[in-house]
Amino acid sequence: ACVRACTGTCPRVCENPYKASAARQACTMANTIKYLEFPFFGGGWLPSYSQEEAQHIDEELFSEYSFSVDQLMELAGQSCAIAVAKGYPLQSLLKSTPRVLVVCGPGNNGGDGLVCARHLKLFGYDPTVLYPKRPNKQLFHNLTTQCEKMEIAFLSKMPETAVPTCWKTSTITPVSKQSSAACLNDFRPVALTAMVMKCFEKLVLSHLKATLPPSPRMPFLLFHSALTHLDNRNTYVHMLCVPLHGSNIIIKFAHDTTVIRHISDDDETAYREELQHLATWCSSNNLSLSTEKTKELIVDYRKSKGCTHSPVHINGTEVERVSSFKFLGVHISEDLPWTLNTSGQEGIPASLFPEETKEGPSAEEIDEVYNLVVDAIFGFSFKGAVREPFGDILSVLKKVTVPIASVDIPSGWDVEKGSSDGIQPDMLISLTAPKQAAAHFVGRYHYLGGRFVPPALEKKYKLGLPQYPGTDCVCQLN
Ligand SMILES: NC(=O)C1=CN([C@@H]2O[C@H](COP(=O)(O)OP(=O)(O)OC[C@H]3O[C@@H](n4cnc5c(N)ncnc54)[C@H](OP(=O)(O)O)[C@@H]3O)[C@@H](O)[C@H]2O)[C@H](O)CC1
Ligand SMILES: [K+]
Repeated sequence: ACVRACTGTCPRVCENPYKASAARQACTMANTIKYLEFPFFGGGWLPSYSQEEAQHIDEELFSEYSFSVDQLMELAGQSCAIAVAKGYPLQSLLKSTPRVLVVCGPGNNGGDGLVCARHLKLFGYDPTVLYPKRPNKQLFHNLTTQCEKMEIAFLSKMPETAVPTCWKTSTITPVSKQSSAACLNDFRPVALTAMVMKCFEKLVLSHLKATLPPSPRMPFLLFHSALTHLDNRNTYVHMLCVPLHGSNIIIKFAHDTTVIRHISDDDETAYREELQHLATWCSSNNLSLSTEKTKELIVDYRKSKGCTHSPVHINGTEVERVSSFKFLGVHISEDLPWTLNTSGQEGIPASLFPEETKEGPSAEEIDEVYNLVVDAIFGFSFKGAVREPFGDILSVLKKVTVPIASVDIPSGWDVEKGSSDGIQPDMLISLTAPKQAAAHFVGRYHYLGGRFVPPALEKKYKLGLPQYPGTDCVCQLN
C-alpha cells in the first residue's frame, strides 16, 4: 500500500526539515496528530486529523473566514467529480451508458454528493442519486432541485427505478358526455397511457401470477388486487407515481389518488407539501379534489407516541381521520391486522416486508447497471453504530464489485480508527485535509480535494498541505 500511518514522532519526518518542524509544532497543538506518507509529487508526510480537529477547521472556515456552506460544498463536490473523472475516465467505463450511482446521506457529506452528481452530469456521466433521508433545509432543497432540473434521476427505493416516469404518466383528456357540455361534470376524463406501459402492465400481471407465493404478502396483495382488473377485456390499470418529494409515494388508480409517506423524526413537511402541491395541481388542471371523500389513515407503531397527530387540510377543509379504509380492494386498518384480508393466517408474519422495505437497489442490480458508486453518505461527523436506513445500504455497498469512490471518509468507518469490516472503496477523496481513518485506506486512488483553505488557516492548523499541481483543484496522494 502506498499510504501508511504512524503516530507521534516519526523518524521519517526528519527526511524533510519543513515537515519535521511542522510535526513538532503540530504535536504541541494536539497529541493525536498522525502522519500519512504520500509518495506522489515528490513524496512526503502529511498530517491527518481527528474528528474534533476536522470539525474545528470546518467551523473556523465558516465563522472566522465567513465562508458559506454552499460555497465550500460547491468546491468540495466539484473536486470529487474531478477526481472521479480522473480515476474513471468516460472512455474507460465498461458499460455502454456511463451510469454512476451517487448515494447521499443526510448531512453535508450528502450535499457534497449532490454537487458531485451535478458536475458529473456536466462531464458527460449519467448519475443517479439515491437519497433516502432528505434534510428539510433550503440548502438541500436547492441542491436537489438543481439536480432534478438537470434530469438527474433520484431514487428513494427500488420500485421507482423499475418503471421510467414517462411510462407512468398519462394524459387525461376531458371528453364531453353530452352535446352541450356546461360544467365539469358534463365531461368524462379519459386517460391516455403510453402503449409501452399497457404492454408492460400485461407482462407484470402474468409475471405476478406466476410468482405469487401461496400465502401472499401485503404488497403483493395490493398490486395483485389492482392488476386482476386486467383480466377483463378492454380494461387497464394506472399506477401513477409522480412524487414531488422522491420519498413520497403517490398511487393513482382510476380516479383515486393515494399519497403515502414514511414519516421519520416527526418531520411531516414533505407529506404536507405533497398534499398542497396536489391540491394546487388539481386546481390548475380543472380537476376538483373532493375533500369530503378524502380520508387519512395513520399507522403508528411507536411505543411512546408522545404527540398527537395534527390534522391535514386540503383547500382549507380538514381531512377526516379514519382507523381503516378499503384501498384497491384491500381493507387496511391502522393496526394492520392480517386477518382482515385472509383466512387461516394468525397475525402478521415477522418477515412480512423483507425485500419490499429495503432502501435502494441490491448489490447485483448496482453491479449490473452502474459503472461505479460515489459514497457520500457520512463524512467527519459520523459517530456510533450505523442507524437505518443506512445500515442496509452499507451492507449492500459491501457486496458490490464495481468501484466505490468515497467522499472525505469511507462511510461507516470510524473517522479516526477506520473499520476493518466496512466498505472498501477503490478511491478516497479527502477534503480539506485527510482524516486519520485515511491511514487504513488501501484502494487505488487517494485524492485530496477542497482547494479552498486560506494560507493563514493552513498555517494555524499546521495542515502542511501538498502543492496542488498548477491550477488543479485535486491532488493525488498515492
Ligand atoms: N471543511 C470541509 O472540508 C467541508 C466539508 N464538507 C463536507 O461536510 C462533511 C461533514 O458534514 P456534516 O454535516 O458535519 O456531517 P456528515 O455529513 O458527516 O453527517 C451528519 C449526518 O449523519 C448522521 N449520522 C451521524 N452518525 C450516524 C450514524 N451512526 N447513523 C446514522 N446517521 C448518522 C447525522 O444524523 P443525526 O441524527 O446525528 O443528526 C447527520 O444527519 C464533511 O465530511 C465533508 O464531506 C462540506 O461540504 C464543506 C466544507
Ligand atoms: K463518505
